[in-house]
Amino acid sequence: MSSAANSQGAFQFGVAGMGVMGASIALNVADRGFKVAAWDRHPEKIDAIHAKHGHPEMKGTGSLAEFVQMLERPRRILLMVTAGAPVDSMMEQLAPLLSPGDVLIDGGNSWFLDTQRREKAFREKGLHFIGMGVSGGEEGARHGPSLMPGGPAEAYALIRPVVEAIAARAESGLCVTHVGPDGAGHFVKMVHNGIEYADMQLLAETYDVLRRGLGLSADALADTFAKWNEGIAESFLLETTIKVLRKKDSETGKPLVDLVLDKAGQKGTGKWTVQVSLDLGIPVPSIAAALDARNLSAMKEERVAASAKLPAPPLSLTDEEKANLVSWAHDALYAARVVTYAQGMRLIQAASKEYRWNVSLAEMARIWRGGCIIRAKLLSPLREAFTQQPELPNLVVSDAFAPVLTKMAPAWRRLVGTAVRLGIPVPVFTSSLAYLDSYRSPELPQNLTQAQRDAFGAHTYQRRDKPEAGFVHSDWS
Ligand SMILES: NC(=O)C1=CN([C@@H]2O[C@H](COP(=O)(O)OP(=O)(O)OC[C@H]3O[C@@H](n4cnc5c(N)ncnc54)[C@H](OP(=O)(O)O)[C@@H]3O)[C@@H](O)[C@H]2O)C=CC1
Ligand SMILES: O=C(CO)[C@H](O)[C@H](O)COP(=O)(O)O
Repeated sequence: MSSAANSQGAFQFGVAGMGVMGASIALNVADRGFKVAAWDRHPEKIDAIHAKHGHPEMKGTGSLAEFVQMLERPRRILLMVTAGAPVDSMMEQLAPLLSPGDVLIDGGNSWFLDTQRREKAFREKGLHFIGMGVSGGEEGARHGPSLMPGGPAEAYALIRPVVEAIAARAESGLCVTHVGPDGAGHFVKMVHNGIEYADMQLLAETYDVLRRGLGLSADALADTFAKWNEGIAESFLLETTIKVLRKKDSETGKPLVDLVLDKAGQKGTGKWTVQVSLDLGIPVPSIAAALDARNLSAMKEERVAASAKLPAPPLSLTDEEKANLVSWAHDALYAARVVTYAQGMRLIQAASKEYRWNVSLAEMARIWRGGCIIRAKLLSPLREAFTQQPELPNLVVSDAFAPVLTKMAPAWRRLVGTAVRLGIPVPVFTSSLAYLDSYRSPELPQNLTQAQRDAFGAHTYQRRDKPEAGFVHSDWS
């Protein structure tokens, strides 16, 4: 390890935790000319980073006390450790070593209520705490992530030169902004990941319908998606899908994707998004369906057993379907993606009101335009929509998207209809369409729901013809 001796107070930024993300961000900060102190509980990891990258602006130590002493004051430390108990443990160890006014940033995918609690605890000690969402994976962290910091404005001012230096640069500007106080940054990052789940599942469903329905190979699908990626559907996740579909297994020469077991993992941010949506009463059915799709995929053995008892319908397409399925899938993917982003933005809007964060949705769209996993062309009109109407109740009714959704809905319905007829599951296409249909329906059948509730449990209901009567009860016998 490079020696940290005689370097007291000489380092401008500290990174604690040299895992995938911590090491990449530390190198990114050092690339920008900041002197970086690195810490890890296994200091040999810092040696390995030095052996591979040998960055002159970065030095490391396995001693937390030495790490803190290496930093200039007020200290700026990024914690990049596993979310949950490790963050609390690190805070407990660091707090006695820090001085008033120092800033600790948690860059992991932490639960926003934990961030609120941690920010309060640090504030009471005279220390600053920032919960910062980081997106872009290893590559983004190394060369330009999208950053979503939440915490006290005066603490953000202290870290701003560093985060602005390392963030991605998009046509919309630097992909970082002060999201709001306490847990705002981590909330926004959580919703970002929820949208990520839904968008990934839409791509998986598109792949499945075209693969099973039309029998397209991985290469043919990659070619189709590559054409789409030159138009309005352009996105990082579509680009990643093309890359994945083109990869061949070195042992067998087969498309590697065909050898990957169809059981999806998850680390929890999608689940949190759905849990919070239930608490706030804001529907995010596309994200919930994507989460359930991962959960169902994990039941591999049960699915295999069920397939023997529940045969699928025959895979036969009409000539019209054969001729149009690709273009229906394109429009359905774009339109359903708009609806999933709309749900995520609506959830952020509701939480911002609930917690008084004053989050700018236009700014979130701006900082997601580069660096992050859900960066996509549609974020430009999305940003414009929220710039023109910051209190827009739902993106689907914006001037930018309502006409596009109306134009694309027929193709979307045809894609869903075909998939349903063939027995190919398309849960996010379906639930997103049902969301749109529900949202645009002046009449819903919940008059019956209310009547049922009153009939079996005297839960009362409101009359359309007598709104002034308030809640009433009837004898339904
Ligand atoms: N990977 C990604 O693409 C992204 C990850 N994130 C988030 O960033 C955070 C870090 O992720 P990532 O770098 O991928 O994870 P890694 O598993 O690569 O790194 C986690 C780091 O945390 C350290 N650590 C774990 N427990 C403790 C502890 N109790 N005390 C001290 N150090 C500890 C690990 O040390 P050790 O090796 O010794 O166990 C390791 O250095 C997570 O919250 C993750 O959700 C955010 C955006 C993208
Ligand atoms: O934060 C990220 C991107 O911004 C991670 O890549 C994402 O959390 C992966 O989540 P999961 O493992 O649940 O699919």
